[in-house]
Amino acid sequence: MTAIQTFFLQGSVSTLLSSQSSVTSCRKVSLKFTVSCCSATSPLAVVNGNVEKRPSDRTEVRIGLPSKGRMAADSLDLLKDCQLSVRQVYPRQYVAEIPQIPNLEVWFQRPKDIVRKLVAGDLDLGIVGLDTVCEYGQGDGDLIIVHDALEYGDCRLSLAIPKYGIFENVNSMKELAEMPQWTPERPLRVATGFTYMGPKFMKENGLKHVTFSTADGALEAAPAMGIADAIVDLVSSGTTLRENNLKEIERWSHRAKSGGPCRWQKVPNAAKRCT
Ligand SMILES: Nc1ncnc2c1ncn2[C@@H]1O[C@H](COP(=O)(O)OP(=O)(O)OP(=O)(O)O)[C@@H](O)[C@H]1O
Ligand SMILES: O=P(O)(O)OC[C@H]1O[C@H](OP(=O)(O)OP(=O)(O)O)[C@H](O)[C@@H]1O
Repeated sequence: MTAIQTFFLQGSVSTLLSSQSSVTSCRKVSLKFTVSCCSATSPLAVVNGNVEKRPSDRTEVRIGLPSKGRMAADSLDLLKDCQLSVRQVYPRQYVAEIPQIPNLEVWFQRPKDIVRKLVAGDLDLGIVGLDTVCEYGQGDGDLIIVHDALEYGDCRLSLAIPKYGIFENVNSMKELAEMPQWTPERPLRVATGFTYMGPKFMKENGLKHVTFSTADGALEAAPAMGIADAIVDLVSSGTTLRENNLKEIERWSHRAKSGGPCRWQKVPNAAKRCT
């Protein structure tokens, strides 16, 4: 039996589920609930950071919801709009149920762990941002986007550089790549939390001499601190870039199709719409 691996996600947002059974309509989302099959692969063994998929005899279907962060409340609201109330006995309890769907377990997890657990087979469905799917799913063919537009959590991934100094007249990735400053001895230094997608995008765009550093947050500080020349990070309103004297020179946004894998593609003319 094919694994279900699904989830909800964002971009303009997220979603899930597959196969048969009852269908509930809400907002613009149609959710199909399946209790008929679950992942053929499962429990997780982590070896040197890699996930090993092993068969499981689990019979319940598990859905992962964000335990905290931007998508947590909206995800619960979405389900509520679909008359699906998540029943959690204690606020810090990580397992819950949706009484209307027997045999479904709700597990609250950090978004990146939802994707890891989908890949490992420890979850069957989930709701996360598309950026999280791409970054932590890393092209895993078993991850299927069931619904790609739940209409919350909208954001894009951007390459940003300082507005000042040697970057003052640089307004595109091409111009950045052509700067004579970057050499094997003095590469372009990019700070990003997207250690999979960041290097992938830079390589795809012909940037040759690049090194990457990472941090858990507040990446927009890196250029002014002298730690990096550029950043690759999520942008929503653009306020954080603006307030840290940075400009977007490249944007990527998701192009997901329900039933397919996640894809990100360049948004043309980013500089014209810079903050
Ligand atoms: N301005 C934004 N910055 C970051 N994420 C955003 C933004 N707007 C929407 N999102 C979406 O919200 C998702 C959840 O982000 P959030 O920072 O709440 O949780 P997280 O992934 O656990 O992050 P962290 O590990 O940094 O705490 C992101 O993956 C992204 O899809
Ligand atoms: O375009 P904006 O609306 O300003 O949003 C973008 C900022 O929001 C996120 O950071 P977050 O608030 O999660 O803080 P962090 O950097 O500490 O993770 C993201 O990493 C950007 O820094």
